[in-house]
Amino acid sequence: MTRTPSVLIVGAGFGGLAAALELKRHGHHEFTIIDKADGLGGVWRDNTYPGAACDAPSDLYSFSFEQNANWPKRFAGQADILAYMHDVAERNGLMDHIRFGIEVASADFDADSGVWRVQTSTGEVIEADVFVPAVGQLSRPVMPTIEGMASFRGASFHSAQWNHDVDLTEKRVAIVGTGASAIQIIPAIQPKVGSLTVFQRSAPWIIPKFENYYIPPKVAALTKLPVVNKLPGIHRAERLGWWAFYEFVTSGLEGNGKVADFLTAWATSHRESQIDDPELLAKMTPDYQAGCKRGLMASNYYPAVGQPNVHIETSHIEKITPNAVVTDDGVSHPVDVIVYCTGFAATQFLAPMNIHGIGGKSLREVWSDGARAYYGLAVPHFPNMFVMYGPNTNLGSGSIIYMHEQQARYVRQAVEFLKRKKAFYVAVKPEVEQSYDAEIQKRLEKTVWTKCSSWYREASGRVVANWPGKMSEYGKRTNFDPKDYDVTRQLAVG
Ligand SMILES: Cc1cc2nc3c(=O)[nH]c(=O)nc-3n(C[C@H](O)[C@H](O)[C@H](O)COP(=O)(O)OP(=O)(O)OC[C@H]3O[C@@H](n4cnc5c(N)ncnc54)[C@H](O)[C@@H]3O)c2cc1C
Repeated sequence: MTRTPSVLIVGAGFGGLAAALELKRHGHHEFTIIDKADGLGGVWRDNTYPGAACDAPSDLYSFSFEQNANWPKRFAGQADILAYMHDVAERNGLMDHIRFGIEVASADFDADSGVWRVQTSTGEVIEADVFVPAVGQLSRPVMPTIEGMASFRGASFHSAQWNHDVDLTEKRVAIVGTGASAIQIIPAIQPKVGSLTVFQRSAPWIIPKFENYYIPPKVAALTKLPVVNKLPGIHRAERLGWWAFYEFVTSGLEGNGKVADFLTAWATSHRESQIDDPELLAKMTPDYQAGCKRGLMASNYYPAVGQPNVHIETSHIEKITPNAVVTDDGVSHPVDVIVYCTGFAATQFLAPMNIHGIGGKSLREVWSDGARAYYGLAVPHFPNMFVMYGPNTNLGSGSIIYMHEQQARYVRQAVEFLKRKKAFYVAVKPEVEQSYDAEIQKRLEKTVWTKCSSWYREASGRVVANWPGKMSEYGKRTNFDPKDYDVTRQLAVG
């Protein structure tokens, strides 16, 4: 008897595609991807706001085995990344495996039959041996709770749900928040809007974005020649260069004082070189340690906020009226449109899905003090469940696609183990997960991320989003080892 485990992947973003590609490329075809949306792409399908682009250079922010010689920009925009994802999925025969418009409501492990039973929004029950939630850390937009929000008569929307029917030409626009999305939106819309009032709670740390000028112009011109651009070595070399850059930056976030000082000085000189007005400079100066919230990259943000039609408002928002945002200094700011750049429910991980493991154990209860998993992938008592981009696998600096690829390899190794050993299921040993978690939490305490509040942390202070080391360390360590698992070869019933 052979057992060919079936795999159900939830989510058709980069994570779900990474898992599917890894299985397919190694000859495993028994998998299905489902996504609640009507197309693939995940965050790159949803975030269509003006200026949406990657912060990681595209040669690094792409699959290592699917290098793209035709990125039109060093840091590709949303549409080009989405087109790349479609192209990779189509060329690798993934489209036949994907079902769209189906949302997973719950998943229950049945130890008697050794399968996951997944209940969908359409009332269907899908059974699979291996359950791979790949729902991302940033797929659930969060709106703030502000008095009077519902009374606003103009258009208002979240940055990840951009309303393209609203023409911003000459409008008075409010931007709430100054995180990663806001600093891309502001330079993109500033030239066309009438006025832009940016409500800032804390100023971000920003280093320059090397869009085009980090290599000498002659070399840059050379790399634009189609014949050179298509040489795989060019992209591998660029990928390697950026890789080294991000590993260097990470050592600053991990606690290397010299690197941290360098990054702080770099961001400070970038800010000071781009802002002349001392009042604006004071507003744009962060009041927390660099890197403890997500560090940003932009060369066009400070020039945009220095334009006469932009006002940075640092008083807190008190309420919203039918036609204005009112701050706690009593000033009413009349606006026509409000864009909420207020981020995502990052720390909630697999919510709102209800997931139950052996004996009906609820994942929500297991994670009530904060999500945790062995290498972000495996949770004791939840057999054959492997989470893509799970707890503590985000990066302060680097490419998440690299992390996806390591996780995908782990999933494939687990599937191959089940097949080879004719086993029904594997569950990570509680003591293995506990000692892993103790190790990473101890290391996380020494990092910059514990120095302020951010979406990397639970209300309790626990850092749940980020991996405490470099990408390379995660890559080396993340391999499926049967010794870490309790293996069930025989079912109790049948
Ligand atoms: C604007 C923006 C810019 C970013 N820039 C960078 C960057 O520069 N560098 C970087 O490394 N990372 C960046 N990220 C992080 C990004 O989240 C990851 O890089 C990566 O794209 C995540 O892919 P994913 O597949 O894990 O998750 P997602 O892309 O979030 O995909 C999850 C998918 O799961 C589906 N889904 C969710 N719940 C369910 C359900 N219950 N049932 C069915 N389907 C479901 C969703 O519809 C979605 O398609 C950015 C994120 C955003 C939002």
